[in-house]
Amino acid sequence: MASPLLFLVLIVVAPAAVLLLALSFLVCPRPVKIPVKGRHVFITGGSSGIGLALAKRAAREGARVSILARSLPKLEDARDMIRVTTGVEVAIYSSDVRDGAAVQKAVDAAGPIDVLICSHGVFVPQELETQSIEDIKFMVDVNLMGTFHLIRAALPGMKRGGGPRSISLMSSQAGQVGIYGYTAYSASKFALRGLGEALQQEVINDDIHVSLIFPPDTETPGFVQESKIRPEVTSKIAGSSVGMKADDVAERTLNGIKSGSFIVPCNFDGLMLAIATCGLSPQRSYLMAFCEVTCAGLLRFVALCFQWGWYATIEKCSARKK
Ligand SMILES: NC(=O)C1=CN([C@@H]2O[C@H](COP(=O)(O)OP(=O)(O)OC[C@H]3O[C@@H](n4cnc5c(N)ncnc54)[C@H](OP(=O)(O)O)[C@@H]3O)[C@@H](O)[C@H]2O)C=CC1
Ligand SMILES: CCCCCCCCCCCCCCCC(=O)[C@@H](N)CO
Repeated sequence: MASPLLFLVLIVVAPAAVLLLALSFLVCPRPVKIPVKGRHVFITGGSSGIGLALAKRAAREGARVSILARSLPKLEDARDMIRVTTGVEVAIYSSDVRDGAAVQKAVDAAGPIDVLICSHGVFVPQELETQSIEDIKFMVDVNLMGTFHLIRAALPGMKRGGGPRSISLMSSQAGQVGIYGYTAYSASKFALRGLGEALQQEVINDDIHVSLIFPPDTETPGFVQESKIRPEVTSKIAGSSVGMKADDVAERTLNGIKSGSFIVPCNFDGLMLAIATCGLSPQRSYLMAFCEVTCAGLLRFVALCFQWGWYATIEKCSARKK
């Protein structure tokens, strides 16, 4: 009779090995390393929160850093802080991403970009029924249209560049799962997923690599403001994922960009969420592809457990309001 070990090898190890081998050929686009040192990193939203943490980290790693945002005083403060903490002089560009012409002017002035990080963003959490159409348009115009303006302005120069380049879009875990109070915000962040998947197919032959970053609640000035107005249900559901510091998100973001990852989760909850929502996004890592293939079913069960808890919370909070 075959020994139990042999039986185990036959039904578990062998199929796993065959799957891993197949995936090492299947994953595409192929793995890539994107250097940051000595290259031009252009970060929108670089005067605050995650964008500022990214600018500091990229400066420390020897990149030439440009940061774009609306408020010039905040940009100047950010430049001074980066100079003091890293000794690096970053370039600042005051522009509203909703203004395509102004964005084009800033990008032309900054010169060709090797790593574009779209970290600008606004978030006004509120139930759709009571939210003004102006606030809805505000989030879509800044988070989505602003990103289109940046990519269109940067792409021609990036295509003329040398070596692997990156376009990174700061999404959110609310861009992987719709959350109560985030109808417009989630819509604007889900849209970045479709933009990124389509764009990656259009620019892969130019050695340009797209990354989507999915942070949880992150301690930033924007989050402090948001927390004052966020519905209780939104905070409870968002609290399902462990919050992070901006610098830790920046570290995961930069590591994800340098490894050319298309989906960049920032914490363990985000890793589970990324596998549960991987859909038809590109996967360059055959180990991650192995996890996606083998854990999809289990993580769908985990996701349903989260959903069960969230709807129980929604019911409890609405009962309390009555
Ligand atoms: N904080 C969090 O919990 C999370 C944040 N994110 C995402 O991370 C990104 C950064 O968020 P966070 O650091 O918290 O935000 P902050 O509010 O701290 O910073 C936002 C940055 O974007 C800039 N910005 C805002 N609107 C515009 C605009 N119209 N044109 C140009 N720049 C603009 C701001 O500068 P200025 O106002 O001067 O223009 C600022 O530099 C956003 O995309 C957000 O959706 C994702 C998940 C979690
Ligand atoms: C297999 C399933 C696992 C699921 C675990 C993770 C659950 C995620 C909950 C959603 C978190 C939403 C954070 C929004 C952060 C943000 O963008 C705002 N602070 C605005 O900036």
